[in-house]
Amino acid sequence: MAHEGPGVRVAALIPAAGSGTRLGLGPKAFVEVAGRSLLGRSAAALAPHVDEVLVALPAGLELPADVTARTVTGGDTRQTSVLALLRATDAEVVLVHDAARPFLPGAVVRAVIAAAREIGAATAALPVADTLVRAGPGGDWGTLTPRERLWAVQTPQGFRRDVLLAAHEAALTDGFAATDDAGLIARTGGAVRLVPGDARLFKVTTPGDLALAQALAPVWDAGGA
Ligand SMILES: Nc1ccn([C@@H]2O[C@H](COP(=O)(O)OP(=O)(O)OP(=O)(O)O)[C@@H](O)[C@H]2O)c(=O)n1
Ligand SMILES: C[C@](O)(CO)[C@H](O)COP(=O)(O)O
Repeated sequence: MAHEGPGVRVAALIPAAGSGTRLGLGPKAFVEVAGRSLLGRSAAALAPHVDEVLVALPAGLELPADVTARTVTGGDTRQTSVLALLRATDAEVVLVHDAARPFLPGAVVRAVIAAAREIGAATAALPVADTLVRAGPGGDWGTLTPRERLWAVQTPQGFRRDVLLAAHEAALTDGFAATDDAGLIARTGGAVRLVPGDARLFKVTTPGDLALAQALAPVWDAGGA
């Protein structure tokens, strides 16, 4: 059963306040791939599907020239940046998407919004395809981990805003830190729908990821990816 009617307002919330330590090129959302910032690419992919776009920026920085959005100042962690974004909108449904995932297919956005409207919380994710092992204390092969039913979580993640805000405020009260927003919902016992994501939705985290993004961008921009 749908929670919301057809006229529900949807906001895209983009945490873009990270420092990009692992990439090493300064604030990562501003890094350009084939002439467009990572943030610009993410915002442009979301904008056609939502009523407004909000971006959390590092303190003292303004939006890159290729982005139009309302802004808030982010926090010291992704979690506090998302909380600042949540407090800045009254949309009924929110889509949280990393600025650092620039190749976002419209079909994934639509599927996450539909699932969030249906059950209140959803995330893009991909079934794990590699063999998984937990390293031993010395860093060598430790324990084989069955990959059956294991998914790698991506963004966008979609939520009823009231549900996600309550989960964030409970986490703040408890001093609980999660690496994503769906994890905060699961912590409170809420259901989260796994929506098939996309291999092209990888997060630009390391220099190797940036090289992949630079290779993919011309094909993506030409509509051929
Ligand atoms: N204090 C923070 C930290 C992260 N993010 C955002 O959360 C997303 C995912 O974070 P990540 O890829 O880890 O980015 P960084 O924190 O910038 O990277 P690093 O950990 O290498 O410094 C990014 O869009 C990033 O800008 C944020 O808004 N506020
Ligand atoms: C939200 C996320 O992208 C889902 O995979 C991920 O948890 C972010 O992790 P990071 O260490 O903040 O990049």
